[in-house]
This record gives sequence, C-alpha cells and structure tokens, in this order.
Amino acid sequence: MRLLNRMSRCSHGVSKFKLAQPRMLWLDHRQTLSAAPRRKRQFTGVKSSAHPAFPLCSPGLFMSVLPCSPLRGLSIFSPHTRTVTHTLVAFASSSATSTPTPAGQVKTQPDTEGEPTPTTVPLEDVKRILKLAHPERWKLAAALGFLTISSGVTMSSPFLLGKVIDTIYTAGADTEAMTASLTSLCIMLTGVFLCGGAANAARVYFMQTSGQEIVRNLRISVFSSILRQEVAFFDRNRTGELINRLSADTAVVGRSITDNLSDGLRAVAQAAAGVSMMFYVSPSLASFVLLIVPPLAGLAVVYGRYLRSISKSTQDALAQATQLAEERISNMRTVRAFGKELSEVNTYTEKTDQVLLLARKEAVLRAGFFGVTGLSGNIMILSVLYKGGLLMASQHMTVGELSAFLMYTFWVGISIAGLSSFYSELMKGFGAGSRLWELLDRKPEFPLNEGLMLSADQLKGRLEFSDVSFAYPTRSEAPIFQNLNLLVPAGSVMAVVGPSGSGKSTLVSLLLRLYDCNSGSITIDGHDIRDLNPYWLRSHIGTVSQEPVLFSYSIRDNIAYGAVDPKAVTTEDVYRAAKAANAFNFIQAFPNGFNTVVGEKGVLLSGGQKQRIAIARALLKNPKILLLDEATSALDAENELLVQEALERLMEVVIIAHRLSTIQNANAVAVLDQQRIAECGQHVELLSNRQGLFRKLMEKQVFIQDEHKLALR
Ligand SMILES: Nc1ncnc2c1ncn2[C@@H]1O[C@H](COP(=O)(O)OP(=O)(O)OP(=O)(O)O)[C@@H](O)[C@H]1O
Repeated sequence: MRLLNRMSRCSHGVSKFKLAQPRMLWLDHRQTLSAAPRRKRQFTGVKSSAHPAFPLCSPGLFMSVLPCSPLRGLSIFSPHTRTVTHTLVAFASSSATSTPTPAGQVKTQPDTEGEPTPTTVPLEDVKRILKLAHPERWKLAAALGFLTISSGVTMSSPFLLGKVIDTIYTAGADTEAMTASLTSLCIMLTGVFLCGGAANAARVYFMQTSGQEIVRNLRISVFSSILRQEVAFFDRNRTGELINRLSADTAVVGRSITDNLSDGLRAVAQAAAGVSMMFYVSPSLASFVLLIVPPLAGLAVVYGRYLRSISKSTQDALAQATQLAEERISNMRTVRAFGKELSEVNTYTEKTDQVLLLARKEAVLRAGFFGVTGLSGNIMILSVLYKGGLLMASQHMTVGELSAFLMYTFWVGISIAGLSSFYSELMKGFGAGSRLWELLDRKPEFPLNEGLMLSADQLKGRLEFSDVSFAYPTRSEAPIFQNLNLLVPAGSVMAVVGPSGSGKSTLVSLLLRLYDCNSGSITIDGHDIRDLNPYWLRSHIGTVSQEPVLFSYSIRDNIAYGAVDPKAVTTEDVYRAAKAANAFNFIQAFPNGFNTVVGEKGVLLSGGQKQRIAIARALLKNPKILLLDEATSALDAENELLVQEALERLMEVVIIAHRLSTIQNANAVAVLDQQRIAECGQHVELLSNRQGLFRKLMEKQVFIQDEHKLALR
C-alpha cells in the first residue's frame, strides 16, 4: 500500500509539476530512477513514453518496484523521490476514488481532479456537512472571526498605502510635516500588518485543527461502516476503491469544510470589500472596471467547464493504471513466479500512455486558460492605468488614489480567481461527500450484533443443514447447493470431502453466516442461525480457512487476535493454544520467540507454520465448534496427525479435507457432489461401497500416490 501511494503520488505530482517546470522535473525523475541503478539496468527493454514527463515517472517507479523483493520494496526509493513526492502529497493522495452504483457496487472514479462533481449545491449534503462540522463549531467560529479581522486588515492596507504615496508626492517644501505624517502612517500600517499576520496565523491554526478532527471522526465512521457490511459487499467492491473512500474522499470533504470554506469566505469578503473601496476611491473608475469584468468572467467559466471534463477523463485513465499497479504489487509473488515483471511494466506503461495523451490535451487547454486569464488581468490593469491617468490629468484623482485603486483591482482579481476555484473545490467536496454518505447510510443485509444469544452451557453443537439452497450473490445463476441436507450430531467429528469446487468451503461460510442461504435452514441445537446473534455465533466457532491470513503483528498478537478481548489474553493462554496447535516449539526456536513479527499476511513464515499459528488463534477462545477448511494441508504427515489428534480431543470438529487419509478418525464422512451431499456415513462403510463416490475418490488418490512413488524410483 505504501509502495502504491508513492507511485501514485509521484505520477500525480509530476503531472501537476510538469506544466510549470518540465526540465526540473526530468532531472528529479532521473534522480528517482538512479536510486535503483542496478534494477533499472535489468529493464532496459521496457517500453517507455517518449516524453520525460509524468507517466514515465510512474512506470519508472513501477519498474523499480517489480524487480525487488516484496519485503525490501520500500528501500528502493531514494530521498529524491520523497522530496518530489512529498511536495505533491496532497494532489497525489487522491489518485482515484470510487462512485457507487445503485447496487452498492463501487466503480472506479477519479477523485479530486475531474471527479463527477454536482453542478448545483445539494441542500441535503449541506445539512450533513454542517452536522459533521457541529462538534467543531467553536473552533470554526473562532477561525471565522479571525478571518474577518485579517480580511479587514488586508483591505485597509491599500488605502493607507495610497495615503503614504500622496503624503510623499504632495509634501512640497514642508519636509518636517511630511516626516511626521509619514511616520504616523507607517506606524499605523505596521500595526495593521502585525494585526493581520496574527489574525491570519490564528485563523489557520483553528481551521487546520478543526479540519483534522472532522476528518478523523469521518474516517472512523467510514471505517466502521465498511467493516459492518456483509461479506458479499466485499465480493462486489474492490479493496483499493474502499480504501480510496476512506483516505481520499474523507480528506476532500474535510478540506471543503475547512480550508475551502475559509478561502471561499475570505474571497467573498475581500471581493466585496475591494469593490466597495474601489467605488469609495473613484466611483467613475470603478464603474469603468466593472464593465470589463463580466465578459472576462464568462470566458473563464466556459474554459473552466472544458477543462473539468478533460481533467475527468485523465483521472479516469489514471485510476485504471493505479488499479493495475495495486493488484500487481499486492500479488508480487505470482508476478515473479511467472516472470511477468517486464510485461506488467509494459501493460502499465500502456495505461499511463493513455493518461499522458489526455494530460497533453489538458495541458494545452490549461496553457490557453492561463494565457487568457493572464491576458485579461493585464488588460484590466492597463485599462485602469489609462483611465486613471486621464482622471489624474483632469485633477479628479491623486497618484495615491490611483495606486490604492490599482491594489484593490489586484485584490478583487485575486479574490474572484479564488472564488472560482472555491466553487469547484466545494463541488468536489459534495461529490466526495455523497459517495461517503452512501457508504455511511448503507445498511448491511443483516446486523452484526443483534439476535438470540444462548448461554455457553446451552450450546451443544448439533449442526443441521435442512434443504439448503444457495448461490453466491455475485453469481446467482450458478447455485452451489440445492436442497442440501446434512446432520452433524453434537460432540462428533464430521469430515466433508468432495471434488474441487463442490462447495466444501462454501459450507463453512454458510455455517459462519458469512452468507445467508437462499432457502432452507441451518440450525445449531435447533436454533436457526438467522435468529442467533452473528457476533455471538462467531465467538463460539473457531475457524481456520484454506489460506489463513495473519496480520503484520507479532506471533503472540496474532494468536491473541482469536480472543474476544485480545488485551485480556495471558501469556499462558497463548502458550496453551500454541502447544495444542503443535506450534510452540518452532515459535520458541525463533530468535524473538513469540515476539517475532510475521510480516504482511505472514509472509515471513512457511505455509505450515502459518497454518499452525492460525490453528492456535482459532483454539485460543476455546470454541465449541471448530471448522477446519483444509487447515492442515501444508503440514507433513507427522505434524498433521499430531495437530488433528489434539483438535479432535478438544472439541466438535468439522474437517474439510482433500487428503482423504487425514479423515480416518472422523465419526462420519459426508461426500459433497453436484450441489448436495451424495454420501454420508462412516469411513469404513463408505469405502465398502464399490460404486460410491467416496471409494472412487479414495482410489483415485491412492492411484495418484502410487504413480508418484513409481516416478520417484
Ligand atoms: N465469493 C464467491 N463468489 C462467487 N462464487 C464463489 C465464491 N467463492 C466460491 N465461489 C464458487 O463456488 C463454488 C464452490 O467453491 P468452494 O470454494 O466452496 O469449493 P471447494 O469445494 O472448497 O473447492 P476446493 O476444494 O477447490 O477448495 C466454486 O464454483 C467457486 O467458483
């Protein structure tokens, strides 16, 4: 994730920089790559864009990431990269974000630049934003107070500066009087500037701190809302897109409430005060200037619209490139195993080339836009000078008044420019906000913590599937089970076997209520699991999945994670679980023992070690029911036997296994095939049925093993 952030920051940042400083950028870009010269040389065959601008920078970094060990990836970035990227963090952190479809699915959308922004102010969203800002109202009010002071100060200074100029020009021979008047004016101006500086500093402080609080609260709400959703939601929505909502959209909304609002209000106040002062200083010159403004503003609006639409396409293309990078970096081992580094860089380069193409169009438009706005500003100043010069010649204006007027013209121009960007930022804020509200308002299909909770003694562990039909919500056309029936008596060990894809893992998901069955029922001790509190249910079921995932904590913390309250877990509890999972000895053999940090997703451990830690995690809370989904498949035969014996002694178990030899001790074996339980009975009983599926599966496995042994001889 951090690697990805740097890549996207660099590409965004450079794209923003490019317009102003192409040469300097190229230098920075080369410095970035030179930080990993060896790696760069390995990839000289990589296609790259001809232009030394931003998309090259991203493939450059992408290229540097791919050849590295996934564990050492971070070290390849030089301080130069950081310098460039950190400068541009704000822009880049919002690389791409997502927009919900009506079904709650998120589709990739650009974030801050060119995102689908509303064109009118949505009142409902204003109310929500105000509600969000409510806890920070006092800080925000203080910020607005200081804003008023600093704006007042800013607008009074041109007037006083005009007076200074007039004092100098009209002094004549009386230098003493001029000095006295000049001194008092300068003291006054110094006071005004000090006051303005202090008010501005206070405004920034209050705005920033309240903004951070708002973003923090919003992020917590969004994160908890994401975690509340049912598993099917995560099947439909990509992780990267949800993360974008959490990081980028929340930041955009926070910025809208604080920085943008403050800048916008200041721009409004300064434009209004500036125009009033212009009329105060010279009504005829002010009327003349205001005649020029509307056509120029109209031009800017039309240009701005064009710019926004092209900017949106650029960001869409960039979001696609980012998604590709995200998937490849997080699955680096697969890329490496298939030797796809080069082709992945080329695919990424193609994607960023599309971004470059659009960005070039955008650059042309922006260049035109800046040219036109710069020219308009200059025309305005020239007009003020011309008309003001005429007024001075006819004694209707002093040189000080003309100077003050010019300064007000500048201020008004700057404020109007600020207002146009304030408006577009505000709309972006509403766009980001509406995506967040959708997520915050989304009700999960079933609540996490409502329903019946039995006492631990009442729970015996009799599981029954009655006429269960189920299809995954994302593939409703392909049912996994149809009228499936299965009974697991309390206190027994049931093994479920079946061909790959027959639905063994799905059975576990249904028992854990990660999904609800479409019809039929699943009961525990006669209670439909839909009536039980899902949180309670899961607290009594231990589960070890086919590919157990560990978090980048220490081994101790990973095992303690299995407890309802990990903080209350004692070292003895952790040791007990580790011993039961036959993991104690190998953990103790690590130099840091139980404090060994396992790396992202447990990459620092072997498959078998990961499985045993995952089993220890599942055992920690002493679950009544244990679901093992090929949980011991990565262990050697001896370890597997030891672990399974321990597990079977400890609790009622449902074992799902491919290796049929591991289920000999089960009380019963259920064979899944063609959306139902094809056979169910004792191991020996099923084996004796020559035509049975279990016997066939067994024979096939024995045959494969024999073939393998022969091949080894
Ligand atoms: N989240 C999901 N969304 C849609 N379809 C899924 C999902 N998970 C699994 N499937 C589909 O459900 C079917 C059963 O998958 P399942 O993982 O339960 O099989 P399995 O018997 O455990 O397979 P294996 O032995 O290979 O692990 C497969 O066809 C699979 O493609």
